Amino acid sequence: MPETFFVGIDGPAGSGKSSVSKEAARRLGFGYLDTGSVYRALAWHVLNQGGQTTDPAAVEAGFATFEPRISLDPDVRTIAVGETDVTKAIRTPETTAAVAGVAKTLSVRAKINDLFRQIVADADLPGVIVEGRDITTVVAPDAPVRILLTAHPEVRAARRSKEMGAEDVAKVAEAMRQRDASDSTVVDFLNAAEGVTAVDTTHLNFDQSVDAVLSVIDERREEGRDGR
Ligand SMILES: Nc1ncnc2c1ncn2[C@@H]1O[C@H](COP(=O)(O)OP(=O)(O)O)[C@@H](O)[C@H]1O
Ligand SMILES: Nc1ccn([C@@H]2O[C@H](COP(=O)(O)OP(=O)(O)O)[C@@H](O)[C@H]2O)c(=O)n1
Repeated sequence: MPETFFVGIDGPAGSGKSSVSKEAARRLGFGYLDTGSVYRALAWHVLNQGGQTTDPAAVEAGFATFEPRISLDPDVRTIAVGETDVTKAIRTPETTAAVAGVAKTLSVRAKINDLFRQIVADADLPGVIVEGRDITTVVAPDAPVRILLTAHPEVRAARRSKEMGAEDVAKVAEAMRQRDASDSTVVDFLNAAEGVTAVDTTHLNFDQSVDAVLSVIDERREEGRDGR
């Protein structure tokens, strides 16, 4: 089986990571791995076992029995833990609030990252777009395509508010700022590491953002074919 072409996409909340990655994967016939949903599923699992994600021992214990099953099809966004479909449960405010605890448990991050690498290696697909906070730096620093999607914080908050149907943009912006601040204590997803291509979507609409990502991927695939 030829090696799966790995596209890593990083960036802060609301930069367009999941929607842009999904559409780019669709157009390329690639798989799409939303790593955030796996973090969320583990948070759900820890809570379901009666633990608190602020307790690293509970997160470790949760990971020991964690059996996520995630679809790589960009049009089928389901995730299960064991036999339980948690697609909806991972988006509740309770689970969302608990994810930070999982994200900060470094011993478990390393194991989750191995899991992501394994999922891509086992995928019977020409390529997979893997999206999440530290993909281009920690999970796949050698991936043939690494992209940092960014956008101005106000633009990110406005997009997220629109998506949620929330009227109070300031409140959404504050929640986002807090999550960015919490996440950035663990990973730097605001600055492009060496070899990572930054795509700023502040002044791009959705289609233009997808096109920008696809042209970076095309360029790297050409370089790969030419052996550059
Ligand atoms: N370039 C863009 N212009 C306008 N809206 C966008 C753009 N990129 C993404 N969006 C919209 O912004 C919202 C947040 O995007 P999302 O992909 O969920 O971000 P992330 O995964 O980085 O948190 C979605 O509703 C998405 O459709
Ligand atoms: N690769 C990843 C993906 C998510 N996460 C954590 O999981 C949380 C939820 O991820 P998500 O992708 O669903 O977040 P949003 O799309 O809501 O921004 C993030 O806020 C991070 O704390 C992470 O630490 N590393």
